Amino acid sequence: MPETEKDSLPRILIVDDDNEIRYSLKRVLGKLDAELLEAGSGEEGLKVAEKEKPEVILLDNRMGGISGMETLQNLRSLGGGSVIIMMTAHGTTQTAIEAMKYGAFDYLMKPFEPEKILDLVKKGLRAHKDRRSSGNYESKLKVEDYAEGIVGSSEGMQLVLKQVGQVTASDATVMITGESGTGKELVARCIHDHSLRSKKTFIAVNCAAIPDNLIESELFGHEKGSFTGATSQRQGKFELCDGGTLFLDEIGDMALPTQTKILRAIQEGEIQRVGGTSPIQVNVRVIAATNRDIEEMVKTQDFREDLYYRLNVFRIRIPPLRDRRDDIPEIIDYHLQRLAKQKKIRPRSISAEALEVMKAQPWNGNVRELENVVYRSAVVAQGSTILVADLPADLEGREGTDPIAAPAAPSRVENEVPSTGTDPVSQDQGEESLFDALFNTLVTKEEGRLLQAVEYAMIRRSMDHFENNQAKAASLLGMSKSTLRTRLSLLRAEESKSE
Ligand SMILES: Nc1ncnc2c1ncn2[C@@H]1O[C@H](COP(=O)(O)OP(=O)(O)OP(=O)(O)O)[C@@H](O)[C@H]1O
Repeated sequence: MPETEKDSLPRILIVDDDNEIRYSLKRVLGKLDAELLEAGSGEEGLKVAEKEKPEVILLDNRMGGISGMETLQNLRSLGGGSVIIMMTAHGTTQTAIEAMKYGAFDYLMKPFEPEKILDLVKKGLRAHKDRRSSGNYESKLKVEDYAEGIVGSSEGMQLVLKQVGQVTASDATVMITGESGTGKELVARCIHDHSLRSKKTFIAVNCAAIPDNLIESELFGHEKGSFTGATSQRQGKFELCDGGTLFLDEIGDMALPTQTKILRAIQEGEIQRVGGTSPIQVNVRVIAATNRDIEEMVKTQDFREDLYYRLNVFRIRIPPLRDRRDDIPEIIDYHLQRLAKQKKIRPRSISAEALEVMKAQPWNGNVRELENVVYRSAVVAQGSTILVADLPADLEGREGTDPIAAPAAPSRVENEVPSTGTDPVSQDQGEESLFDALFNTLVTKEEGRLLQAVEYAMIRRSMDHFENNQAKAASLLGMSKSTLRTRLSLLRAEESKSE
């Protein structure tokens, strides 16, 4: 290619320590009219970027030497204006938020789909052009630590996390919408924790939980004697939150006169206590949330249009859990680890069958409901794994899916949750079909240890059934107490190995 033609082509730099990935990315990107550069480490990537000033950089997150995230920060401080696309093996909350917060343009999860890479790189090239013509190279960002808590690799949740990363750098008002229990408050806290206000207060107010006649005093405070019961002067949440972030949950439930005052507080940075005469200056970032159709409320004039526009500067829509079922295993795992760490429960995993039942639920109460079911099941479970029999009996499709867990489970499950009476053992189910089902379930899963798996399950259930009375359990199982004790210690050793 002649030198001048080469010079006019946009440059794309691929930074990855895996030769094969660089090779396949080059093949995909070869379709573009661009010069392809490569680097096998973060250090080398920085040198090439400084010298060549590529328009777009594809940057792997996990590399030997300096990590992708460190490279990203260093690239930003070089200030070359390259559009950076991070590549990650696993999409975690941290990577998503960090990448966007440190100014990545976007990020891709492996394994890559060629079409997606091409699309994104084309978008990146266009964005670079736009940035250059507007002179808008983003400012450098500061390194901070990260709070965890939001789990989800689904596309929907990753978009939410990217938006969190984008909005943390600014002080803009944010509106979060989503059904109840989808994690609106969690997202609001996360924005606060990553923002410049993180050292100041975060206050959450559930507007729906406060009666109309008290909401104004709650938010703006009151002067002594301003109404019956106002026996002393009191600061409201806006004042208490000065310098910080105020999360107004269920904003759609707020009466119109209060909406007017909220608008003034956001617009003018000014509030007035109930019964007060002089305005008080406040500097508060408002994040609002609602599970109602706020646009419809604006149309029906139940929500002030001007306040809507003021709040809706940046919109984050959290999808319901049923639309991101891929997140369910991760969320269960996250909450199990969290509860185990707090020593509240023992199980650290969930069986494949129980997970299938969980994944199939409608989850109308979203993550809150899922978290609750995980907790209830974990409390009931005896071993290190949650089985179908440990799930609340009212879950759809719970009955009959885990024959190994079913026979001795009812007593325990019934103690914990109201039984629907649909346990396999209480149904008119012949012995043959029960054992057939058991065999069919285990034939592929327990290859080489089928008898042991059945024995261990029966021992667990018998111990549970007799509330750990070894004599009674041994008698039912038809073994001596000392054999039972030996088996129990083997079983426990195996359980703790799998933890
Ligand atoms: N992505 C997630 N990963 C892990 N836990 C989550 C996630 N989303 C929500 N949760 C958990 O679910 C529960 C409900 O979350 P949160 O209170 O933020 O929901 P919400 O949308 O604000 O609910 P509401 O509309 O009823 O106020 C919390 O305990 C939270 O920790």
